[in-house]
Amino acid sequence: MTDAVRVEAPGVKYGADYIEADYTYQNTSVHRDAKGTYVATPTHTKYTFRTQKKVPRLGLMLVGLGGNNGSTVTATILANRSITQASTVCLGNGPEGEVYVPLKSLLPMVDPDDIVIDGWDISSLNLADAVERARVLDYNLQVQLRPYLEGVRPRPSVYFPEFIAANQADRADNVLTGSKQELLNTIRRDIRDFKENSGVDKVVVLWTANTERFSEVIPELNGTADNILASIKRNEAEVSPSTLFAVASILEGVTYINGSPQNTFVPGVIDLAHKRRVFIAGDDFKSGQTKLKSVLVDFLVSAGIKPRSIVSYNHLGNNDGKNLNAPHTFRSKEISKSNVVDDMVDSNQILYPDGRRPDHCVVIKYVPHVGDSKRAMDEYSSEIMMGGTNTLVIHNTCEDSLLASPLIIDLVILGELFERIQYKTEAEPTFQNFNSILSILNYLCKAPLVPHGTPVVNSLFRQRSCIENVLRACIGLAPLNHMLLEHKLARVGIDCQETGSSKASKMNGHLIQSANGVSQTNGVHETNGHVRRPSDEAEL
Ligand SMILES: NC(=O)c1ccc[n+]([C@@H]2O[C@H](COP(=O)([O-])OP(=O)(O)OC[C@H]3O[C@@H](n4cnc5c(N)ncnc54)[C@H](O)[C@@H]3O)[C@@H](O)[C@H]2O)c1
Ligand SMILES: O=P([O-])([O-])O[C@@H]1[C@@H](O)[C@H](O)[C@@H](O)[C@H](O)[C@@H]1O
Repeated sequence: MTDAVRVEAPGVKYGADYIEADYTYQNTSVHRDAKGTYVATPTHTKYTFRTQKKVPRLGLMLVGLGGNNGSTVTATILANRSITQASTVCLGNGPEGEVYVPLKSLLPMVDPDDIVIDGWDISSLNLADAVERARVLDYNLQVQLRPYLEGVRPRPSVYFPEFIAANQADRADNVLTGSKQELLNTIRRDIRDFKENSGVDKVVVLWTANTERFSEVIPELNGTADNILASIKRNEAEVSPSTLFAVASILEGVTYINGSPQNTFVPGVIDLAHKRRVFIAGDDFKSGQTKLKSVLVDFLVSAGIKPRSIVSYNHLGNNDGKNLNAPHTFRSKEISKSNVVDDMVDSNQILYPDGRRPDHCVVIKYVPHVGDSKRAMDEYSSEIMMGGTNTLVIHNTCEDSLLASPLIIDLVILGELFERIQYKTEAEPTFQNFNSILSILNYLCKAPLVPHGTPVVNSLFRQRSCIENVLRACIGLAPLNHMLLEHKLARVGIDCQETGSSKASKMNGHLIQSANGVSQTNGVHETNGHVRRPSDEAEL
């Protein structure tokens, strides 16, 4: 098969097994001198990135397989509107202007069509019935998919009722019994069993089960890898089902992604992931209201407009909404939905000199009638020039699971890709993996998990550029800077070509004006950058 993208550069090698790329990371180091002046120094670090080319056959184990997300992503794995499948990136400039290519063509990635799905659920419903219960997909599609889905049954799962809402008890008919150590061993066996019997090369585990309440963080209980493993052995009540799944995955060397807001990754789990060099990522899919918030607040604050209050209300009628009806599970969601504006607000001390953040209120209500159709209403009230007020009111309606399912696909495909990428700086003799906390996936998460001491970035565009630019670095391409300097400078003669009889000039694919201010090609005239058709001439 021909590569969709191939970089021709001395520092980039396409070998039989690896793509290797030399890359200079340019950054700016800032300190404040004795007089209080910020002194900025450009820094340059030379890296080599190495990406394994062989794309594995990938298995995905979903915790919460029979839920609305689990059943929807299983049913729609072919139809995909996700950043890896449906978005493009600007590769560079060609003779006709900017060249956009699918994001998935930059490096070899798993094709979602080839992902084999398995998983666990406390509800025993087969996937055809689960899709019907979810009422997300069109009825005719449900009927067509039934023969493929009715044979898929979730594996029995871990159920500790105190971690989710009491109203979930009536669906818990597929549960494992035993001590926490026995449950951990069962999950580990399930992962191995799936790998052996499905023929996949690699497995990723992703939690899309109910939102749990937060676990208490107590150093002796879950503060270190040894403590969490010992707590499981002692059958401590405060070890949650999701923590058991994360520990099992890490012990099996399998990437674990948390799509819900709870603190599955207590310090001991993070420590274990670091020690075993296994990837973890989370928390909570950034699907609807919060995604828009991480665009809007970025826009407002960076435009010098000061949001004073953000009031976010949403209602939904699916099982997720039912589970969030309990105060302790709602609290987990409230926390992950609330912190999303903090970094953007903190970045502007002109607007927020005293560090007082906007009033931020998050409400979620369960309204069974609307099913999976999540309704979100937001009011952003901001202070503008001369003390004026700008109020934005947004109403956003969408099927919850059709927002989350593409995020699941992206999390899994990018998570797997980063297992195949290694890097080293010129000072290091050997290649190493990325940090166990795979913060590059933060674009897809409401409450980004980052390594200790790392700044948290919530702004959606910055998060997306991070993914794009890291993928570009892996093939030795400079980051996209959006400067378009070549179109902004005065010395246009450089690189210009005459286009024959029309005497129009081109610079990097864009027409520029000839001496009389008018350029022409293919019967289309351009004046001062605006296109005019010949038919417009009569009006002039
Ligand atoms: N849909 C979205 O846009 C979105 C966005 C962010 C986060 N989320 C989170 O994704 C999760 C799933 O959402 P959903 O709409 O599919 O919910 P859902 O309630 O339809 O599905 C969750 C499934 O998990 C199962 N379950 C509960 N505890 C389990 C356990 N211990 N082990 C295995 N299975 C278990 C339930 O039986 C259910 O089938 C929720 O936590 C939700 O908060 C969803
Ligand atoms: O992504 P988003 O729309 O901000 O957040 C959503 C919540 O508002 C919703 O109530 C919940 O059920 C979803 O799981 C999701 O977390």
